[in-house]
Amino acid sequence: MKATVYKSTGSWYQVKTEDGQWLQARMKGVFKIDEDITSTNPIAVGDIVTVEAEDTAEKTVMITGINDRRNYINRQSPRHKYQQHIVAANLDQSILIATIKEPRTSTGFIDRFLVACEMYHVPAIIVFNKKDLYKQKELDKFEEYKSMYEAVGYKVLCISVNEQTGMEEIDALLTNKVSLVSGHSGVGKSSFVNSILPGKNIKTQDVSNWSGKGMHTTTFAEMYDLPNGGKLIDTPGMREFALLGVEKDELSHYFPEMRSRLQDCQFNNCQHINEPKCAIKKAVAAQEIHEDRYLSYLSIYESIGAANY
Ligand SMILES: Nc1nc2c(ncn2[C@@H]2O[C@H](COP(=O)(O)OP(=O)(O)OP(=O)(O)O)[C@@H](O)[C@H]2O)c(=O)[nH]1
Ligand SMILES: [Zn+2]
Repeated sequence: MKATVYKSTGSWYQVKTEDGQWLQARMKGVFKIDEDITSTNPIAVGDIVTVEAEDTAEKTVMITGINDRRNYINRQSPRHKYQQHIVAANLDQSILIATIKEPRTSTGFIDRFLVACEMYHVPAIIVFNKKDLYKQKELDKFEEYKSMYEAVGYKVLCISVNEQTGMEEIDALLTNKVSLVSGHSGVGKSSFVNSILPGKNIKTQDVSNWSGKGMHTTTFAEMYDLPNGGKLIDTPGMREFALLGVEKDELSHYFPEMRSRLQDCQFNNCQHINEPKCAIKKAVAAQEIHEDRYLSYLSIYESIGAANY
């Protein structure tokens, strides 16, 4: 029987079968999901698994297999520096909640998020919240960000969770899609998720008893069914995606506006920093590539391989 993982506490999984049954699942043995990564969690929210009945009265099942993932998002394990933690799998899109005021999200933060989405092959949407606080200056800033990111190919929206403006467009975007929501502290991510899932009532089971002693369930991502047929994955405590494994010389591939120009650089191993006849630097000078995006490129480039990376 196939089932989708809605919640993982590390030892127990909440799954929903194809015919709509909620079950508690355990894992049998150890799966090796990917040869090239060490993962703290072999199964993540969004995974499609095969389950076999274990205890019918208790509605518990064993996970005996896992489908190949379309994509997945990682973060560095909070406990082990060199291990990764799969946050969620099989996503249609990833939504970043950002703000221009109280607090202001830096373009550096947004660009790191976008690079991660490119790496993971997940389409990205940037949603600026707290529109009710924006005066002309902030509205102008929003327009500037919107044109900068739309030119690169990302969707950009402006909403106010407090005043419920712009929410119809969000609803339309979420319909029949699996969407991951993230954002740094204070942007209103919890308010956003709660407004879409009032009281999170849609969740059908309380799994707080399942978790092992001392396990903080709130650090695990959780998926919710939306009334419109979509699924929302909330990522409590996750601020930033890991850019694990990215090499300096491949970074420009994760900036779409650079990717499309790479073949025009004189050197095919051009890093777009000091090299002569660099198509990227030329495009920045001609304002065809936004300078902020190039500065983010340089900043991420520098951070790769650095001690605190
Ligand atoms: N003015 C205004 N304030 C908002 C809006 N949405 C959320 N806030 C406020 O912003 C603050 C942070 O909201 P949260 O939903 O807790 O933000 P969060 O991103 O989940 O933050 P953490 O819980 O720290 O991760 C709260 O005081 C909210 O009331 C909005 O649309 N407009
Ligand atoms: Zn170049």
